[in-house]
Amino acid sequence: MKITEIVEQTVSIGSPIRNAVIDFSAMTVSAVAVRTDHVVEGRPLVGYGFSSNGRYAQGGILRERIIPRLLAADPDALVDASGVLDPFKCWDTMVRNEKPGGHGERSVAVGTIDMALWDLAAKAEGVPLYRLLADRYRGVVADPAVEVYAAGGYYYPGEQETKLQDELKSYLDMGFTAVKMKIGGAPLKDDLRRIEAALAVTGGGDALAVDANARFDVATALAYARAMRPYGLRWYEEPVEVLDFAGLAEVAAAASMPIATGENIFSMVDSRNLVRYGGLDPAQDYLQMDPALSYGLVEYLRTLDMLASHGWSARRCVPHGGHQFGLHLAAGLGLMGNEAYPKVFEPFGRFAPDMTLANGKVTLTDHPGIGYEAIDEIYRILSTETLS
Ligand SMILES: O=C([O-])CC(=O)C(=O)O
Ligand SMILES: [Mg+2]
Repeated sequence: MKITEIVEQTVSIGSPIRNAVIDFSAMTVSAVAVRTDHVVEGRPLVGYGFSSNGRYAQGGILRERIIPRLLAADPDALVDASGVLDPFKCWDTMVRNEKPGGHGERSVAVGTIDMALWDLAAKAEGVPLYRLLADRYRGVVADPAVEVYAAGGYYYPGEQETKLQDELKSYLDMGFTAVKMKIGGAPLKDDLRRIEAALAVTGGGDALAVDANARFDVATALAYARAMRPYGLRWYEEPVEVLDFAGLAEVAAAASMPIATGENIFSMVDSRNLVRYGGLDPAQDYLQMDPALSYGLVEYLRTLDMLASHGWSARRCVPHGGHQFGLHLAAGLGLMGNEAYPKVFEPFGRFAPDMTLANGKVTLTDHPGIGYEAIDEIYRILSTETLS
């Protein structure tokens, strides 16, 4: 199998919503197609990927560094023993001549191509990605029924609490049993009113997570933790600045509710610092590193090994990003579950029409690869017709 072409485009996922820190009016993703000369059922295989949500498209880094390195490499140096493109060998090529540390958003560019390479690897075997992962890696039994929660509850222009309630109720009606909403974009007293309105819909704190998107200083994070204590919430996400591990440790020690974080941690070594110094508890807290944002599944497998050596089970991992790739990782690597975006960041959060959602679990089907072909609204964007 040889790469014949890698096509990359920027796609808008802009919308009027905002979290505590950014609005999404100009949000974009990078979509890629890795085309090959490997013919299956009369057609050359193509792998598809996109850059998750939240860090904008990475076209510059893709076009100037990552894609040219792959295209310039000796094709024989990029394949495994069976002749199929090897995501690990491709990874080494993609990061050649990149200095350690810093990371910036090149990790997003690498993660985007990595997603397409895993799509290809599974398609070459004619199996859904989660089956390939379960067979090759962490020795878990594949479980296509993945626990998901509905992330939404953003701040909208002119928002009313009834609108928030209607949104969260619609998620429960779809079959989700847990939802997440934003905090930190309004004064504490207003956020408490919003949380109480949400609790009136969920019926209990264990079905409601809150996400501050790293907005708070430690004092504010602690004030929110104190005020939210009576609610028994599912988790308190990204309370403080992403790399302020000492600050996070202070909040985690005082919060008396689970902490969730990691969506803006982009490498195995930064994740190691998080679990070394962030004061998190492997018995109750959650890790949300998103492989598409953080150097791909090749790096995520290293992260899972590192976590295990620090006493963290993969069952504490719930990746950010609400994408199909995350669902396959959860199903094939024994993660606790995955985020879902039923109504935001359209269309990339969609499930395939033949996937069933009930009692908080969505069930993957047996489409080869990641299965973007089965979701019309996504495939129209990713497919070779629009990517030219
Ligand atoms: O608002 C965002 O950037 C998305 C986010 O934090 C999440 O999905 O947890
Ligand atoms: Mg978040």
